[in-house]
Amino acid sequence: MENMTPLYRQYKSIKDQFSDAILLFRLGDFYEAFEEDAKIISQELDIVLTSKEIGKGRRIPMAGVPYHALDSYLSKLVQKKYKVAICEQVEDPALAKGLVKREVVRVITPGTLVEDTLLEDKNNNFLSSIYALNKEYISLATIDVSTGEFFATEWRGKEAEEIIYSELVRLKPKEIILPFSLKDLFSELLTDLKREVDPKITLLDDNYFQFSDYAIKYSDDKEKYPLAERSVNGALNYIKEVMFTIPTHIERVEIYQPQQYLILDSTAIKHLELLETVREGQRRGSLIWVLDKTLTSMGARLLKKWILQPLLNVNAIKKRQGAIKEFLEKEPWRREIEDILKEMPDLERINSRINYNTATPKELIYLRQALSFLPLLRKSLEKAESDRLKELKENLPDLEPLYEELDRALVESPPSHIKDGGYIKDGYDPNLDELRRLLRESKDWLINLENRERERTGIKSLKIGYNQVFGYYIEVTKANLNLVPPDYIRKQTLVNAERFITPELKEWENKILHAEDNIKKIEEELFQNLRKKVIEHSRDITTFAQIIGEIDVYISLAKAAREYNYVCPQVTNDYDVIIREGRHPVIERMLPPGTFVPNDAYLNREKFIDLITGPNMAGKSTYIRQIALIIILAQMGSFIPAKEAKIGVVDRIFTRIGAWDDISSGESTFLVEMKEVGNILSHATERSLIILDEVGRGTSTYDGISIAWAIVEYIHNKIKAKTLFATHYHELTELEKELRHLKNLSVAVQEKGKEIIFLHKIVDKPADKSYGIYVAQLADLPREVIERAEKILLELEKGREIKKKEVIQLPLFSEITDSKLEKLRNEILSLNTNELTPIQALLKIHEWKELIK
Ligand SMILES: Nc1ncnc2c1ncn2[C@@H]1O[C@H](COP(=O)(O)OP(=O)(O)OP(=O)(O)O)[C@@H](O)[C@H]1O
Repeated sequence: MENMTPLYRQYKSIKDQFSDAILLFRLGDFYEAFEEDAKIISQELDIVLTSKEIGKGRRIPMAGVPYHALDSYLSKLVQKKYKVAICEQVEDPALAKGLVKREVVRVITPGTLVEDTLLEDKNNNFLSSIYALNKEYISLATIDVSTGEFFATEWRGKEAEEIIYSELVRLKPKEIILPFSLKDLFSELLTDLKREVDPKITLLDDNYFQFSDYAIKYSDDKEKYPLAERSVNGALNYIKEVMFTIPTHIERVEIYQPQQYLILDSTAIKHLELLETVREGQRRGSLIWVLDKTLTSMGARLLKKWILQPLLNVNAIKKRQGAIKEFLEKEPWRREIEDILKEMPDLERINSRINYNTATPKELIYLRQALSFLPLLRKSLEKAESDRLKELKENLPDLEPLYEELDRALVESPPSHIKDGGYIKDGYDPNLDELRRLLRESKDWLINLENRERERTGIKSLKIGYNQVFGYYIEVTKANLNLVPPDYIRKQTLVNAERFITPELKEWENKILHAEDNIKKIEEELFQNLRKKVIEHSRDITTFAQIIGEIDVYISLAKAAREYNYVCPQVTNDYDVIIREGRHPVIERMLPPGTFVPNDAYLNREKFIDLITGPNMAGKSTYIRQIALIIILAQMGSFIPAKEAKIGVVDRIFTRIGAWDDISSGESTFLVEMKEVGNILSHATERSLIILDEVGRGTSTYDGISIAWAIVEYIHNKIKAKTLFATHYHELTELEKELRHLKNLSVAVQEKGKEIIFLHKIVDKPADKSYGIYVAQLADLPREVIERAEKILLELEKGREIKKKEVIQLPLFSEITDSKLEKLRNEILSLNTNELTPIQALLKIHEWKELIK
């Protein structure tokens, strides 16, 4: 080390403290990375790798980015989940003696962003913290540092892992922290999360989770949630470590229970395409794409939250409906409020930056602008009649004094940087006014002084000048020296003249020379004072932002309801779901207006399983998804695409959609399918909704049919959840004869010679055949292939008649003689079916299948 340059030694000592991060080291106009870091950023950011001499001819790899472009490079690194430490020069290089002092001022990780340029407007940027005692007692705390939202939950019981997993899929955190010690326990969960959510996973020492000295308020008695507190501590300690402080607006954590909400399992969020399409991952084509007419970022984020957390409480749902209804009916009033919303900046994030002290004067101006609309909003909301809107009006905080302060203090259009000054209004601070006046008037004052002194002394050639050595002076030519008054102090003698100063001139000079510096200093001080005042109102600003967000969502849903002709459903605590002329909210928007065919749905205790058969492309999937989406909409409090509906709230929605193969996971389709079904069967309750689309497709036909059969039977006899089952297996329509709570539905088609027309109408009878080959024809397969397929089908159908019977009469083995099969029979007879779980049974069937092959 001794042979190395001082700069390298400085770098090394800092890098040692941040060894797990990429260190970007400020060197003049660049942020440089060295050694391994340099190789990484050169590769990831596609920038040149050079080298730097560090003493005795030794060179190390170096790569750097210009300081003004830092943000765009940072955003790439963060997207690639790197942790980046920013090391700044913390003293003015011009004033530094020797090496400029450098310090890491901020560590950036994907889950702790507050930088405007690195955040997405419409999405939260969550950091989640997991803690657990074992797989059946787990807690989760989640925070968005950029908005201050902070909430935590803990779960005890067999399904803890599944619940926490669903929560994480819903929240999509950018980063997850957990103790090292839990890495193995949750290895499967983490692998699944990587596939579904792909967050940065940060493992931390157990200590992080034990204790935090940061005083945070809990929305509930924290003693009741000892584990949630651990997760909260972990999040706080981690934030403190990377941000070097905990922004003051993080002051409260909301304890919640996932069972307060309709739980959407992770596959449901994906397969119902609530936020993005499955195939392209695009927003267009998703439920949120249809619903989102929000005007503010707060509204956009809240809408997303509501979609993923529909309610269970009928009264709360009705309150939301009331607000939407009011905006729907009172259009001019709605527009009046929309005009206010349009002016709203991202208050939550501005608030967070002010608290974290990265706000610029511009952001205070935005805040002032937002606050300026508060009285107008209050006044508008006086007209509110619905309970929730009236409540919101009552909750509007009193921020007028803060607005007045900001208004008195800040100019209309300030510079973007604090250092530039010029953002505090004249008249706000007497000292600042005085300095500015001095500066403005300095010229006049000098000319004035010159004239005054000429008159007083009678020296016509007297002039005022300036030099570096003694500043301002009065110059008098030799010829006039006899007229110099006694209060002049001689400073310098020249060939033809002498230079003087006066106390008055010096006093003025003192003021003027430092005026500019002082102006900046005072402005900065005033800015910090304003910041403190804003921080005192942090909580109120958050409340204001939340109210804006909520109103925005009501208006958005009201506009959607108007534009798409939605109705207000009757939401109840009953079991039944009755939908008349329901439509799929997304597909109907993709089709030409008026072409979507509406369908009814009736699910009640008498008939709670619908088995839907019908040709490909007929609309089976559309139908079953539309029911799930309508229920989600209804429980969000939204209006729904139907003529009328009565929705008994459901506690969870499960989906198993067979058509999507999960190749990326490395697991076989069949295994994934069975795992998902296993999950459904063990967690669904009577109040759940189960959507099964093409279950059993991942294996051979007979396995598939048997498995589907067994699943339906189990739901029918044990779970009794409302279930929609779409399938190609016509054999399953036989189930109706044996299961009294199941009814057969199909999608009507009309045959016209060789052509068939899809009517998209759901009818109360099983489908009589599959039209797969017709669809192949639609898809323009060569004529020859189609004709050949038709022949094969005929052959197969002859044989199928027999096999179909075999499937239905399950005792396959009445005439068994084979010894292997004999063994099988004995095994079956000795099985205790009362103790078997459905999945064990399925796996057994699979095993037997292998055996008799
Ligand atoms: N009710 C409807 N009204 C109008 N068009 C519809 C309706 N339902 C479905 N469609 C149209 O039919 C297409 C196919 O629907 P869907 O995917 O639901 O069929 P499916 O029976 O599930 O087919 P597969 O078995 O091949 O998955 C949809 O993309 C849509 O364009």
